[in-house]
Amino acid sequence: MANPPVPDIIYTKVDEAPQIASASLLPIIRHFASAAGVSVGTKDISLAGRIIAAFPEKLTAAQRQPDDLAELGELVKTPVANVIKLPNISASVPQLVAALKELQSQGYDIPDYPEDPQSDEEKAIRARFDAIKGSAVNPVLREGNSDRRAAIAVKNYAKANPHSMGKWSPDSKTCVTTMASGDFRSNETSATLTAAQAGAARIEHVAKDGTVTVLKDKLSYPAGTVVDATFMSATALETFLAEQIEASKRMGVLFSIHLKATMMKVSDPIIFGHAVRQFLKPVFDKHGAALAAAGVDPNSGLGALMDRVAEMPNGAAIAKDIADAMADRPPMYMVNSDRGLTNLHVPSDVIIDASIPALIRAGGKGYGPDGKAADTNCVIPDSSYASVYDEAIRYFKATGALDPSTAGTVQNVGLMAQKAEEYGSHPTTFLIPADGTVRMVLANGDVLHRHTVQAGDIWRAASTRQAAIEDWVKLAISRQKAEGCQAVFWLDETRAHDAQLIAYVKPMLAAAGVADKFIILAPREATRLSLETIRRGENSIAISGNVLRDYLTDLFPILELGTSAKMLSIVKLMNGGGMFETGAGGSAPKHVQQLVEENHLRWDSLGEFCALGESLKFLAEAKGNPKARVLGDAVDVATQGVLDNNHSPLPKVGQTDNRDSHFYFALYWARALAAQTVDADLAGHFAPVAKALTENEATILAELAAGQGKPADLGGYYHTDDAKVAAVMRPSATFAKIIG
Ligand SMILES: NC(=O)C1=CN([C@@H]2O[C@H](COP(=O)(O)OP(=O)(O)OC[C@H]3O[C@@H](n4cnc5c(N)ncnc54)[C@H](OP(=O)(O)O)[C@@H]3O)[C@@H](O)[C@H]2O)C=CC1
Ligand SMILES: O=C(O)CCC(=O)C(=O)O
Ligand SMILES: [Mg+2]
Repeated sequence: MANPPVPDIIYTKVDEAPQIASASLLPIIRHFASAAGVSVGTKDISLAGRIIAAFPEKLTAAQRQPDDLAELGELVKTPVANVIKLPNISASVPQLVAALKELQSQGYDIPDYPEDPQSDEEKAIRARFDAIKGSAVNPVLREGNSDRRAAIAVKNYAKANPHSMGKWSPDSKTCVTTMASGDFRSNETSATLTAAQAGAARIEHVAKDGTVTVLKDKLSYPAGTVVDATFMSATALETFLAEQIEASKRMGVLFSIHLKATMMKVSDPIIFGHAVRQFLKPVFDKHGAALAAAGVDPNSGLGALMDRVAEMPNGAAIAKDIADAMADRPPMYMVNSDRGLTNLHVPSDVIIDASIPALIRAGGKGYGPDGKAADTNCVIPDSSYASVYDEAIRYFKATGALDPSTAGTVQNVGLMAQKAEEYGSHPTTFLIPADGTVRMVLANGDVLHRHTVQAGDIWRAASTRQAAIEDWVKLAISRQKAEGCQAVFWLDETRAHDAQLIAYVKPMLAAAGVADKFIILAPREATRLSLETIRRGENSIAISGNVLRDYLTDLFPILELGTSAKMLSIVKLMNGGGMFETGAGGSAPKHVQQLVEENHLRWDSLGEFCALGESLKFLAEAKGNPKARVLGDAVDVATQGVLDNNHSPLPKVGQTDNRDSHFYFALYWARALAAQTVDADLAGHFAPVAKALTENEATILAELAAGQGKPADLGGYYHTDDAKVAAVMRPSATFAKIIG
């Protein structure tokens, strides 16, 4: 049987707030798109969906699901790809286990997560779960480099309606602390593979007695790939963390640690576990063996630890020792002080790209256990990128907060294609089992990298392909040409990896005759220059690697626009397709909590609106469908209408919420289509829709508001009940009738 045709646009099914918002928005999109003959399909890349797809054996036929992520991973390598990608959960172990338990409670016969796999069968199950863990979706789909910026309408709106910014005081004690040695930055080595070195590679551990263990075989790198290797010394990390816990107490500031335990799914949970152990050192010194025997894994956080302790026979005594140890430590930066959730409870609750910008927006304040804002020591163990936040904090302390009503903008061109750099490194990251050396050996016998390591160190290799680098430089050249503004490569010539990239960048810029249009600066200097530039109301393009792409596309939008939800995020796929990410933020777990408690969804779909407009215009070009362009242009008018008329969601129950904003989006979209003169058919089709929506505005808003203030039942958290979610998100019969 022939494969069914690929829908014109694929809209992803995800998790948490964006997925709940889709229950309201997607029917609107489908209704409008169908008038232009545009089909919109979905692919399920949610955490629950991925778990179901990975364990079909004992499921009923009705429960089984195909592996949509794998299909989508193939599609993005083809020119027909046109994907609207919403943010999905990159699961930490506690999230993965919670999603699994929910599925089991719904009657899905899926095995438990083996925390400490022993038998071959358990190891095989664990391997399947490990593939679902962490950032398992984005690296698969991102077959192109990243262009993230604020649309002009969005930036102008933010200037006219500046969000509130916390005040900075010159004597703020808030600071960034990072390791001076022994970290990934300090130990990095990097090389670009010659033709003779291309091909297979393997990573080996050589123990002190000469025993060789292959850590990873069958790697394969084409010529021109930049391959890095480095390690984090466990001893240096422990010493550093112990010092910072003491220093925070001495300085009278909150202790906080900022990692990316989701995307750096092998290294960062281990670093997080070290922080848990150091913070509770007296407890681990006294009860370490008992805790280990009870299956406590500090990498899963204090929350999971406390749950285990509660089940232990001497749990009460250990819990008291934990409370005593905490009382003797500096106060901790809290995720939720009302619920007693600390920075160390769950590894995925504090994610550096979102956490530090929010703290900077607040004038350098975090929330302490007493629920009060306080100065904070922001501990970022690896020093590769800590200088960006350190410089930003120093700059704001000296000069005061940024004024969003006059600030310019920093756009980003990010190198991320083909699992570029650290964010593609999890299959080649290892917790070192014993003292010795780790080496990367190439097919021609060359030892490309070699490090002397100790048991407990975290060793990793990352690679960046020539085709991805060249595509990124070309994207930077075309974006600079389009904007005509300052453009800075955030590369540090003294860092091993960056030096290899600079060797690509400089000749390409020279060959294109545009070397004078670009500056190359190390992250600290680039941060300072970019902040000074936007303070003057001017613009800059940050051309960065993958990690800084992630960090900067939250940092600058959060300062300039108040949120990264409103970003335009385009991934021009290297084989000709398009992927349009919705905003630069995540899935906002606390928004779901609020919806469940009081039926108010504060999720802002502006990122979805922006992505939809781009996707339709891309479709018009790719498939020669002029109606899709009319639809896409009208999306831009509608998005502007939602902004200009202040119909974006607000935080409190009773205020405008996500559903209301979708109504106005549909209203303005229909009006723009009815008013345009390019396509008479579409104008004729949407004139009655616009009229009906206009006439029924008051009725629809009343129907949307009817259930607010009361709890909402979604039938699950990770695996919700579609009918229940639809009932919550589409409560207006009048609206539903008009848009079909
Ligand atoms: N592209 C992707 O797939 C991404 C996925 N993630 C995943 O998202 C989850 C949460 O990550 P986290 O680091 O907490 O970051 P989030 O961006 O989800 O949340 C941080 C805060 O940003 C604000 N926010 C983000 N998006 C929106 C939006 N559309 N509308 C309104 N407010 C928004 C909310 O703040 P407030 O309401 O207080 O203003 C929210 O509490 C994790 O599972 C992570 O793995 C994270 C980043 C990207
Ligand atoms: O894939 C992830 O875990 C998060 C991605 C992210 O934060 C980003 O791309 O901005
Ligand atoms: Mg991010």
